[in-house]
Amino acid sequence: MSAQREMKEKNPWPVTIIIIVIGVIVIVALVTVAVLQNMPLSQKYKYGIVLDAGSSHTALYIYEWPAEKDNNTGRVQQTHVCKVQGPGISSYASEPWKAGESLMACMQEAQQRVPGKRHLETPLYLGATAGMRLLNMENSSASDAVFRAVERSLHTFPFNFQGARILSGQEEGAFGWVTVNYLADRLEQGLETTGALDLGGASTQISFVSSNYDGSESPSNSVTFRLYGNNYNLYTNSFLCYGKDQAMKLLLAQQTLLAPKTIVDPCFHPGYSEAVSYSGLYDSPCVSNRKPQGAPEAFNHTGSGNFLQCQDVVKSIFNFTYCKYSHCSFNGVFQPLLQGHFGAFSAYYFVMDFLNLTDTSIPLTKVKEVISSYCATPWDEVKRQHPGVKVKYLAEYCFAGAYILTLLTEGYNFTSDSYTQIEFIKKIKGSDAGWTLGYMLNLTNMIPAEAPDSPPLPYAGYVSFVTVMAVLLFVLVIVSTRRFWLRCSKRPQIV
Ligand SMILES: O=c1ccn([C@@H]2O[C@H](COP(=O)(O)OP(=O)(O)O)[C@@H](O)[C@H]2O)c(=O)[nH]1
Repeated sequence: MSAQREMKEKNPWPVTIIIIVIGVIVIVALVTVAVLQNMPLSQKYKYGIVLDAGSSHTALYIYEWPAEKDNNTGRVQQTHVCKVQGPGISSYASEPWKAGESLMACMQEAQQRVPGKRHLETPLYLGATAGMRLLNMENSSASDAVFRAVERSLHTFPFNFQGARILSGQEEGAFGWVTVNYLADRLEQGLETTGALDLGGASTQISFVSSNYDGSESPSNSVTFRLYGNNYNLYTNSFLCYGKDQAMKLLLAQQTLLAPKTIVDPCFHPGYSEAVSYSGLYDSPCVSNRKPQGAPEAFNHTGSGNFLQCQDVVKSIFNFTYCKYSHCSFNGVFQPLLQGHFGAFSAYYFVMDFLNLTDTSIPLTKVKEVISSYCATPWDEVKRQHPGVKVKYLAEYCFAGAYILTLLTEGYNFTSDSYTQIEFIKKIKGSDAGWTLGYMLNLTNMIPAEAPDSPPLPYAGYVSFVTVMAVLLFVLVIVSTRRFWLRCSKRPQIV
């Protein structure tokens, strides 16, 4: 019996399925390894603490940023703010140890908030502004004693304390500008920058970039930066004594010259009446040279609530006429032409927010009407209408509204058009507008002079690219080996 040869077609599917399964496993493994290898590391954060020792109060800010990405724009965020109880540190000139003590509660809070393993590496800064500038001018040994007391307190905490110092007005203005533009992501993207208007208790700052200003006229107002590969020539000026509280002292001092015993102040509400001691009014170098001869112990401060008259008195604390430059703001200070948008923060915001005037599309005539109506409201009624607001602030918002309007329009020369370019702000993306963030970014070198190199593809793009390439490779292998497998499957087999 002849052997029966049976021709059988070999079934190709088992082999094909095995190849596909192996191929899929290889692709999944390849993509997984690539993805894991390049995945951003689990977020670890670094921290920085800045104490803003202002004239009226001190605030502690904690900032946080991803440990791996120090240089990325907009990555540093404020995570916590603690308002120190009591007045600003300059008020403790006669009992400096209390200045140190006043910071303890907020510092203990910071110790709780910053993870323990980061304490030693967390930089801690204290920057003092115009309140301490004035105390230093008036009594430098008292200001030194206050600094020694706060340094002693801050050294007792486990942070990397970098010292306490007075910022110059120029630094205060420039760092406020850096903060606003950093938070709005304008620096890394090289966008047109936003100007910064800061109104504190003892000084006020204006900072902006103007194409009319190259620093040659009044070079003392120029600050140059190179940030993310762009050069900035910033105009900045700080007016000492033109913060909200010191300007009010200037105004009162002006009025006591005419009526030393009783002032009928148009910037205070009708029915307002308060005894004010002369020593309290003249304790600041802003006004001490104006003390009237043979002044009594105290004077009676009463209100008449007349906005138009208030504007006139407010104007009298400015000198709008003297100017040796091409353009001036006031008091003979150079200022280039205004340009672009402005962010107005600190007391600008507090006051305009209280008066419901943060919307700058409201015409200036209407703004005046609103302030005028607030000023004319009897003092008892004001207190009844706003039971939750500190009485000291309530009494001052009429003056403060008139002062802000005069400062912006007659001082800095904002017109009814350019006024609409101002935005009254408190926070940007959750972080307070103010000099503290810019100060820390500068001291920790967190804004590079040159634009950082960025990977050619973002992470998601990279993952998609690896996946597509792996699939393509697999298809190519299948196609190129297809003939071989077909040939194998068609070769006759002898069983
Ligand atoms: O709700 C508030 C908080 C503060 N202020 C005033 O705003 C000004 C600036 O306050 P800040 O503490 O920011 O200034 P600094 O003390 O830093 O100069 C001071 O005159 C405060 O009296 C205000 O009018 N309303």
